[in-house]
Amino acid sequence: MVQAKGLEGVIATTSSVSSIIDDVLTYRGYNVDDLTDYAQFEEVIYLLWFNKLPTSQQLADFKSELIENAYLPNEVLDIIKNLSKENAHPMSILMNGVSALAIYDEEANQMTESANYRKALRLQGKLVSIVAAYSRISEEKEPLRPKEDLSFAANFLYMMSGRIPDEISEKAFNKALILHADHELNASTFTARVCVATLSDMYSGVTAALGALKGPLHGGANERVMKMLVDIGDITQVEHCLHRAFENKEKIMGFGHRVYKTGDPRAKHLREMSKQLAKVTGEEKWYYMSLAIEKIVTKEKGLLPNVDFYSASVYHSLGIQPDLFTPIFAISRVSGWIAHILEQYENNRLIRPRAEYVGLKNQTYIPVHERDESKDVIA
Ligand SMILES: CC(=O)SCCNC(=O)CCNC(=O)[C@H](O)C(C)(C)COP(=O)(O)OP(=O)(O)OC[C@H]1O[C@@H](n2cnc3c(N)ncnc32)[C@H](O)[C@@H]1OP(=O)(O)O
Ligand SMILES: O=C([O-])CC(=O)C(=O)O
Repeated sequence: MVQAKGLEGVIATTSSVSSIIDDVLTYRGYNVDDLTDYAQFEEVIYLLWFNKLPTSQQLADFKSELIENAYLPNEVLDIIKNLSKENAHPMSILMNGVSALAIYDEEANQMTESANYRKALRLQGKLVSIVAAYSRISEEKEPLRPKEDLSFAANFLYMMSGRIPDEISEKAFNKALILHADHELNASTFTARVCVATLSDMYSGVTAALGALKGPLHGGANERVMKMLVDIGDITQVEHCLHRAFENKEKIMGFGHRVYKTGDPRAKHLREMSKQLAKVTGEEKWYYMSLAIEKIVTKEKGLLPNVDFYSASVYHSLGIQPDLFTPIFAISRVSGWIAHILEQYENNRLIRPRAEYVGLKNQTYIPVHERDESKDVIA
């Protein structure tokens, strides 16, 4: 049996959703650099789900469908309100919210192509409403409904803050959403595929994926990058704090990647956005601290920033609180999870690898009343 720790280098499936070849990321064959520079996030969702870019009419219809599907059942809003009082992390609230959505969806367990498409729209529309509702409730404000004339990016910023965003913020957030939409067989996408390969439903696949995304080695890193910046506090402290972290063999959040060897192509877009937004807000400290951190970590550890590193200062400049950084990753990545879930259903086989057993062998069972408590029976 071949064993690869962390499944490094293992090809677990074929896929035509996205690719990373020679450190170039494409969605359905389109370079992510072009999509980021020119597309709207809604076009990218459409591309991921239908394997083609929409016409103007298809895009207009698709945008309307997403907004129509964004409302939350009152029961789910009540769950968000109650859990917010418990000081739960918003990723946990999002997981609860998505599981609850399944309970109030009559089609949750229907597996036809048309039912799956309707569920895809509901999930894409409602995840954003759950995250925005949490944000409002945590500030003791009423949740807001999306506006029909706003883009997906503008609607989230509006539903969070109650203000229609300016053009620069909307554009930056749109780019961030595109950059996070899909990424081949990353841990959360693989989790979604493993889940639905049992022929479980789309809500279960997305809930499972959210659990994987939450971890700090994956999507949870962006929140920790902001914590690191705040803990360091000032550019004069960067060198000292990093050397202390290196000595303690701590991982520097937002650096390193399993697949990219010459750097994550998404990081340059986020670095540039971080710079531009810092100029607009006048709060340039986090951008310059991030640059200083990148310089030292790259020079001394040979590690390059990944998508999570500059997302932190970008989201901060957009007025987003740090505990929402990973949920925001999810409102974009759900588009990729859905594309992969649909692809898995199309050509399904149960995903069930093997483990190489390294535990004890030939143990003799001793009935509980005969075990001597003074002996270490676990050995
Ligand atoms: C959207 C995303 O999921 S992007 C990734 C987000 N996660 C992070 O930013 C967390 C920090 N980064 C990491 O933990 C890793 O680089 C990962 C999880 C992204 C990739 O992990 P792997 O491919 O398994 O690499 P692994 O963790 O084995 O690291 C290899 C070596 O580089 C070191 N290394 C890797 N990343 C870092 C880091 N960020 N800081 C310090 N050292 C690091 C490891 O300590 C290890 O060193 P060793 O061989 O001396 O033990
Ligand atoms: O691909 C990975 O391992 C992690 C990543 O960058 C992502 O999910 O965007």
